[in-house]
Amino acid sequence: MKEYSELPLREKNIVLIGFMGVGKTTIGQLVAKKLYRDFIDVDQEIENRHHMSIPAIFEQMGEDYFRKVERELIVDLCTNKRLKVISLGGGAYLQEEVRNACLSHCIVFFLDLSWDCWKERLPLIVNNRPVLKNKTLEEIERLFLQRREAYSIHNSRLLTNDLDPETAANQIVESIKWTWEVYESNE
Ligand SMILES: Nc1ncnc2c1ncn2[C@@H]1O[C@H](COP(=O)(O)OP(=O)(O)O)[C@@H](O)[C@H]1O
Ligand SMILES: O=C(O)C1=C[C@@H](OP(=O)(O)O)[C@@H](O)[C@H](O)C1
Ligand SMILES: [Mg+2]
Repeated sequence: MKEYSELPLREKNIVLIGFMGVGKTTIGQLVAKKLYRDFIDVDQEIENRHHMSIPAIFEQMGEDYFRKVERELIVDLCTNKRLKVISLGGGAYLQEEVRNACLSHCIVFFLDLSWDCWKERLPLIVNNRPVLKNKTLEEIERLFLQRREAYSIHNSRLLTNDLDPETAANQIVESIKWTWEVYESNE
């Protein structure tokens, strides 16, 4: 059987990474629609399987449990699925096993946003992101900057400051189609 790591570029899953609230879920869904692909949001998948919300899983089962489930699900999706658009949760990519699986089998797209733009999003997400609970703005900024280091290992990046979700998704699709053409024009 053909190994998925040998998949043609056009068949590889597209994985969106980036900090909480940058728009991975919203934009991933649009990218999938535009490319006629299935969309998988890892957090939504975990919620569906547990019949529980992410905050409830954190509260009742603990973050370590969540990270294990998240890691196993992503490694499975990256290794055994193709032609999907997959949005990760913001903390998933900090796990080395997750990074390796994504980078070996998929096209990894980093959704970037400046801290100043991100701050405006905080009220929209603060109530259902347990990692942000009880943190000061300074602590969140430190986390935002720390995590950029992990996200810096990617195949492609889009700075989404001032881009609405539709425009951001169009730019991602354009960039991916361009990559397909350039790198696989002889296939
Ligand atoms: N490009 C964008 N411009 C403005 N608001 C956005 C954009 N992308 C997402 N949002 C909003 O930000 C919030 C977080 O988006 P979400 O897709 O859940 O991010 P993530 O999955 O990265 O945590 C939502 O309320 C969403 O409507
Ligand atoms: O960054 C994180 O540690 C988390 C991000 C969330 O996903 P989004 O990035 O989609 O908000 C979700 O997985 C969970 O609340 C933990
Ligand atoms: Mg999300």
